[in-house]
Amino acid sequence: MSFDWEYALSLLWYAPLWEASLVVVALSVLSWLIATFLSFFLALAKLSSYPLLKLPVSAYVWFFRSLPLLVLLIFIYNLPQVIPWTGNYLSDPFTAGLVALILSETAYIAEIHRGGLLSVPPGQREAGQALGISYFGIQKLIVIPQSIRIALPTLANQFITIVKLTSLVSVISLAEILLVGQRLYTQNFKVLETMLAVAFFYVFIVTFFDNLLKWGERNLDVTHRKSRKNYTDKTQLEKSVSSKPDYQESASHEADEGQSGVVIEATGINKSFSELQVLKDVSISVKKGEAVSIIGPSGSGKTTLIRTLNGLAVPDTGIIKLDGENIFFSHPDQPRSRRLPRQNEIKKIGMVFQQFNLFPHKNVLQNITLGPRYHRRGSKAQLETEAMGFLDKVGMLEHAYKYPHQLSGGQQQRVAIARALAMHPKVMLFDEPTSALDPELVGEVLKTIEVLAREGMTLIIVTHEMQFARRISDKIYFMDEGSVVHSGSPQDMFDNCDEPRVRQFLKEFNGS
Ligand SMILES: Nc1ncnc2c1ncn2[C@@H]1O[C@H](COP(=O)(O)OP(=O)(O)OP(=O)(O)O)[C@@H](O)[C@H]1O
Repeated sequence: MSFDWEYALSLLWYAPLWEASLVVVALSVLSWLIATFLSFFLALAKLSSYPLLKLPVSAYVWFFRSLPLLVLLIFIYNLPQVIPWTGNYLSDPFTAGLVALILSETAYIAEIHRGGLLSVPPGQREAGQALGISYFGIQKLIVIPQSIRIALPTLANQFITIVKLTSLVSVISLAEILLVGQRLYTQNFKVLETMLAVAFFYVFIVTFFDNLLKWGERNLDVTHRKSRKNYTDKTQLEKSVSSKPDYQESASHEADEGQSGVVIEATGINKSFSELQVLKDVSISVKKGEAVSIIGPSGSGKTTLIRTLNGLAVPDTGIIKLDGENIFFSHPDQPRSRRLPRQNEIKKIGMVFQQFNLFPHKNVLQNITLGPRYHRRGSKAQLETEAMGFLDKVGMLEHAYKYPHQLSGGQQQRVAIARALAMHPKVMLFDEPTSALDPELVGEVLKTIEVLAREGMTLIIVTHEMQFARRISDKIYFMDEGSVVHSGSPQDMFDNCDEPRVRQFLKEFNGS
């Protein structure tokens, strides 16, 4: 018996096979989209620290990944035998197939999402928190777009797996490609010719969607993206800056700082990581317009201290006040007294991180407007114009439409400063803002901070740049082993302090 090419080719125009292809596409696309959406919640729950969320989801993923799809399909299709009302839906093979595929694929794709979510650096979430964005806002605006980009190649692969899995739905009599083929060869016995045509339809569908998903992947990859607007003409850009923004607007409008003009104050802060006590009864206080530096040896608790001020690290005990109002308190003798800073309070405290933590999937302008837009501080156009003003201020106006990967470290840090300023904070926290920079880039960032200090912005800076601290600070705190060992004016710290640990530190610093 010879191979009947003519018959095989004629099947490429056979209408029932094209109709069955549409069924396969609809079933695959719907189950992939719905499972991709639902599995995000499962992945988030699985990463949660709450056992009530984590355990049921882990059990779901374990169960449905263990169950063969064929068994699940037959089970779902026959469910109306024991739960009659489900017959309204599940007696339709398409719906039964869709439900089975969604149940099974949600379990698989949840694990893909979990991998994607874990790949987003923690600094991204912290940058969102520092902008006063809620947990769900951070997921939606910052984490999920990045994790989708990371997970997309694996998600695309899973889509192709689903296309092929739909052939199993023939077992419950859905007229998909394989079943149409089977019906044909049981009549004419031309098994190989029919299967060749069946294979063609699957390969055609997979190839089409594979290319579509690759195109989507390329589009989501900002490293392949050019700046949307490529302004090279500085005057054109300057036109988009209406007026210099007043980044201290909120601070200057409020006369409700503590009686002594103190903007932020931390008292009796204690913090331990497991057995290690990192902060020991630390107190600091910063007045409006002051620039305060925190210096000290590595590991002395400087970073942990400023992270407690905006809630990125939660103290075990202590009180933190912003404008005289408690934003955090936890009394050692009253275990139930704890109150954590709220988003409304956190957004009044700007933060610049050592690693910049710009959002890589947003361009410079979008990085700056993300916080203000989330908090609905104005229309998109207003906020963009204002953002241009901040970019002008930090000397980054020409880079407004670039993505973070297109900038040097120093430029990224200046954008991070503009992003914090755009929230009109009452105080700006800088966590070693130049430590991650190449030496030749340190100067441009220090200069930007110095300008802010001169203009009267209230600043707290953790730094290892001693000359800089001396030049710009109104007050310097020296920390060692979790305690503030000495505080005073720069002259007091650098020239007059007798505290042996300070002297030793400065001596080592000058010697290095
Ligand atoms: N999340 C954490 N879990 C456990 N230990 C931590 C954590 N964060 C900080 N530590 C520890 O707390 C101590 C103080 O760290 P911190 O980063 O506050 O010091 P630092 O003075 O800022 O140091 P450096 O100047 O090197 O940045 C260190 O011993 C550090 O290992």
